[in-house]
Amino acid sequence: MHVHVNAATSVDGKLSSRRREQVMISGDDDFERVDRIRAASDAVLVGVGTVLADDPHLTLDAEELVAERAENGDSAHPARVVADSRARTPTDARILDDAATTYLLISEDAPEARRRELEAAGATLVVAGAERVSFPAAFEALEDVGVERLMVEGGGEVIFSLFDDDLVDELTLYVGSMVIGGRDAPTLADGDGFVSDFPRLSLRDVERVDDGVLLTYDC
Ligand SMILES: NC(=O)c1ccc[n+]([C@@H]2O[C@H](COP(=O)([O-])OP(=O)(O)OC[C@H]3O[C@@H](n4cnc5c(N)ncnc54)[C@H](O)[C@@H]3O)[C@@H](O)[C@H]2O)c1
Ligand SMILES: Nc1nc(=O)c(N)c(NC[C@H](O)[C@H](O)[C@H](O)COP(=O)(O)O)[nH]1
Repeated sequence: MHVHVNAATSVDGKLSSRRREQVMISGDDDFERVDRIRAASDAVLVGVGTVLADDPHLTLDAEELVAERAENGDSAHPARVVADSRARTPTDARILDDAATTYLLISEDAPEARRRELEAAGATLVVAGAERVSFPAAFEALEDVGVERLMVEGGGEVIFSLFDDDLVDELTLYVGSMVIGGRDAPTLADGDGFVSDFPRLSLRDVERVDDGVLLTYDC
């Protein structure tokens, strides 16, 4: 499986503010670029922290991209995937509407009642990991249902875990020309952080987009 992480940060590396509310870092051109990566993916993954903070829809905005997928025999939108160890996704979350298939990656510890509620709300559950979602196991299960190109849109906890598990193939990072600040604001890679064996990336491309910079890395 090819795993492509895409995110937008401020110049000081923050994904959003200390309030953890969505901050528009990208401009129109960058959001169009994000839409094109989604269109070229079989599935788009976020963590439940992002679902709770942003309530994203994770579908395609541009009708021509939907039409292109149809021409290729693909579903209108990529599948949506949420890493949600304890099945905390709200049943009225936008990712649970019927615009696309939605997989919830949960752990063995996820409460039975929540599992039933989320299945009734339309989610397909994938159990991987004892207390926390195991990405290596979950990604094998996703491959079994045909996910070969996975886009990851955050947030910082999930992105750190994926680097920690050595599962990231490609990173596109839009750095918007703004400062967010705050020691408690989420960054590109949170989690416990590395103290040695830091993942080293290979810079493939640098491009000016909107009023910021797009960095592309092979990982
Ligand atoms: N600027 C951007 O590109 C961008 C993108 C996405 C999110 N955000 C922002 O990031 C914040 C949310 O990020 P976050 O880091 O709080 O949450 P997150 O989206 O990374 O979700 C973290 C949660 O995922 C679950 N999870 C399950 N298995 C896991 C595993 N193996 N490793 C890590 N987490 C696992 C856990 O419940 C954990 O709390 C919000 O403020 C949102 O606005 C910004
Ligand atoms: N590329 C990018 N630039 C940003 O400035 C920003 N705030 C996000 N944030 C990612 C997060 O997951 C958003 O919630 C979804 O990008 C919204 O997705 P929808 O439009 O609801 O499909 N992503």
